Amino acid sequence: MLAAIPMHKHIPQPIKTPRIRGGPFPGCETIKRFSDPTTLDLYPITLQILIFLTLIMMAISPSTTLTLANVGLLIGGFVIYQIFKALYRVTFHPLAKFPGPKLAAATYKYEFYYDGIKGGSYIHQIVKMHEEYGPIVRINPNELHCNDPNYIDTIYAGGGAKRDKSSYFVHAFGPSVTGSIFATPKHEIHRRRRAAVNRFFSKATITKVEPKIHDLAQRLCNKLLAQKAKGQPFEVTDPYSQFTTDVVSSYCFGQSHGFLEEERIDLTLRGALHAGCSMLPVSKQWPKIFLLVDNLPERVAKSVSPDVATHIDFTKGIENHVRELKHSHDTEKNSALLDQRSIFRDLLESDLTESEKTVHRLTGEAAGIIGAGTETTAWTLAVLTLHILNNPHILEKLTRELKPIVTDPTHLPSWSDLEKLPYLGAVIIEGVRLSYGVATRLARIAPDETLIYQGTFKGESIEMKIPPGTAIGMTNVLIHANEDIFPRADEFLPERWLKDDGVTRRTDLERYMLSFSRGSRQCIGINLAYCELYITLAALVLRVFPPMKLFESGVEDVEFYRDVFVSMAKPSSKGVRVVIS
Ligand code: HEM
Repeated sequence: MLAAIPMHKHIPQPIKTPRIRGGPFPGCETIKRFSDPTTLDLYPITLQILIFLTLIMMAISPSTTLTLANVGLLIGGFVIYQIFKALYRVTFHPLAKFPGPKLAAATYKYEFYYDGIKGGSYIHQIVKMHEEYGPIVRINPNELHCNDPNYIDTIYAGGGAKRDKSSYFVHAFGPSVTGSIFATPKHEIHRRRRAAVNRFFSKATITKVEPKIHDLAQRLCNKLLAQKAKGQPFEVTDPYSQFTTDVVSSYCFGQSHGFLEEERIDLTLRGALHAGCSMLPVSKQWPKIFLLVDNLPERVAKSVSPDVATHIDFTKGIENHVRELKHSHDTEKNSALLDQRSIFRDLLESDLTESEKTVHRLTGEAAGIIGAGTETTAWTLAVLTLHILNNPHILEKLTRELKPIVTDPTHLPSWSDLEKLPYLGAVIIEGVRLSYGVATRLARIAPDETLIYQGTFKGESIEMKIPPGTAIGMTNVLIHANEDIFPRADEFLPERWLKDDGVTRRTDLERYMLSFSRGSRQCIGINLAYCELYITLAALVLRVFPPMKLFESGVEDVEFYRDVFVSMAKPSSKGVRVVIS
């Protein structure tokens, strides 16, 4: 049995309190079925709303003028409502018997305090909770968190098992991605939407357009090498992000955005995506904030920052493209546009209903893909760059492995040939492990299945019955830091992925890799991401890394420090800075 609680040197040490709260939870299975945990609060809320409305009526009925007493009554009503809600959540709520701090169970503001006010640090608090309460803890009124790697396949089930996403999580991303597969809570709708584009992301389809990825990888190398003339250090994630955005836009939308063609090396969507991610703790609590944000006049929104302006222009470009394509499709005009391969063409030609083919939904799908597929891959390349430049023996070994199959580094072998190189593969998967992709907790809901958890905590066996409709998730940062699975977990050790013969891949470890998540909601872009990583890393190793040096950057600049949806290094970090000499 693997230990459920990892020790990570950057995660605060546990509170050593030898007690188990909770234990077996008889009674959970008898609990009413709910389709979404955010509805778990509904029936007491109905009662409380009635009390609240009565108080309002009392407040306004004697006279319509707003007196101090009326205001007092209103505030009193609101406070009583909140107290009732909190009391219900810690007493009769279906998750009331699950272990965890009472405050976390009583209010979402506990989570907000750590993620919103203390900047993405709830994960550190969650580690302490696991230390104190066990492998499954209640982290907010309607959500459990699990830290047992043995439970991955149950939470992130595939096959026929139904897994919803919670609307609490999904609504935080706002209306711009509504309708995308990423932001679809219901299992059945998600399955239909995903089936319409699955083929588009298959290995076979990607192989057909591989030359485009080779071309963009070479352009990236040319741009990086051209920085030599400037002699200035630069942050390397920016050009990587230009590359990944160009790949995703050309692969998925039929036209490359052309960021790599820009003179500037730092013109990217990163700033806007990070700004959106930093807003998540707030929009999770108050999703209505989007009514304000999304209705800002374009001129005002653009004046907020150049990053936001770049993002608005980018999204507008996609929206116009989708509109034009849909018009061509509906009127059967402009066949040249329709001949162009893109995810939109596949969606328009799929047997999805017309309501699934609106410009709004298709643009939302595009926004979801950009959000999910650009920063993740760019960050993995940055993490790989840091560790490879920091460890010359790794660069040497990679070069030795690549040279026999590469005659001209500007014309690389195919992805499938590169995939056969064991050490290159080991380096890439180790980079994926330590870059985390989505570093936040990702909950799934089994809508009509009671999940049984069996494990141990402090030497005692425990069994828990997780009621249908409960959101339960894991955080890959903790699983990837589990020393039982990945000894010396915070070190970049590609060899851990190879057997003693140095060439055979340790596939047994792959089931603990959660960077792409698992099961029915696993990253749809996993093949595209790996294709980008293999081709680009090979090109970088042979062309760019030899003259590239780290500039005042170290391991701490890529280490997980806080959860801003993606992994964020310590606040003082200036990113992965390099110089070409
Ligand atoms: C290293 C690169 C990448 C990593 C680590 C990564 C990671 C992830 C993870 C963890 C999820 C699950 C999110 C959740 O449960 O809420 C996800 C979903 C998704 N990813 Fe990726 N991703 C990467 C690259 C890409 C690329 C290149 C694309 C597309 C071009 C992409 C498109 C998507 C989409 C559309 C989803 C939603 C899938 C669904 O809900 O069915 N990702 N990704």
